[in-house]
Amino acid sequence: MYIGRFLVAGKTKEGKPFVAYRVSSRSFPNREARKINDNTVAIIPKDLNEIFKNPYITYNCIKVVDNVIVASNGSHTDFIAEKLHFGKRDALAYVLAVMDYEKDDYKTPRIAAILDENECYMGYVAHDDIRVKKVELKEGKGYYLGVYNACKIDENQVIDIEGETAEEIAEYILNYEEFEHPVACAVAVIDKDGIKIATKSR
Ligand SMILES: NC(=O)c1ncn([C@@H]2O[C@H](COP(=O)(O)O)[C@@H](O)[C@H]2O)c1NC=O
Repeated sequence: MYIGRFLVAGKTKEGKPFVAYRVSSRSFPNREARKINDNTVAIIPKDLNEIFKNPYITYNCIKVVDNVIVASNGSHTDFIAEKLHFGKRDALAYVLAVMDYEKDDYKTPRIAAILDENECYMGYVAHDDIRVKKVELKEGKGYYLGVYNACKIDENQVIDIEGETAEEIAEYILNYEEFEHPVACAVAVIDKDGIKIATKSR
């Protein structure tokens, strides 16, 4: 099944909250997830000329602000991170409503998640729908939210989670076979001594 880009918000079996973002792509597979600094991961084409072909393929996908993680499939990551003082629900609702779905041939939805050690919200804006929801994370499980055929937040979109470190989770999600065309994955996990980030690319 092809679900395009997707987020997974969950907990490891030992109870560490995490969010993962995976780029799956038919059209722009030559990209990588690159750690820019301790707080930011970007999705970048390997050939920088590709940046000019499509406005939606280059962006920060993870941003950490103090003890809060923001993850998304586009440039809205930065705007949500700037609006965290609104609260998680309203930062998602405001930015998703203002930025709207992507104006490409597929009307690609914008998806996003905000996570800290206490709570997690997920949200999306599609051409025919908009939603923000608090999700209760469970040990060893992750909610996935994808742009195509999986743009929902509910108990039917839950996968088992393997791995305890950011590296292990990134490896697991990147190689998650059911979801086709893997390209790159970025993970932020809340460990006892802080937030850890890892990236894996094909
Ligand atoms: N975020 C991304 O990395 C990203 N990659 C591709 N898109 C958009 O989705 C369209 C379809 O891409 P694909 O065929 O790779 O699923 C692209 O033309 C582009 O407008 C993206 N936009 C949203 O997911």
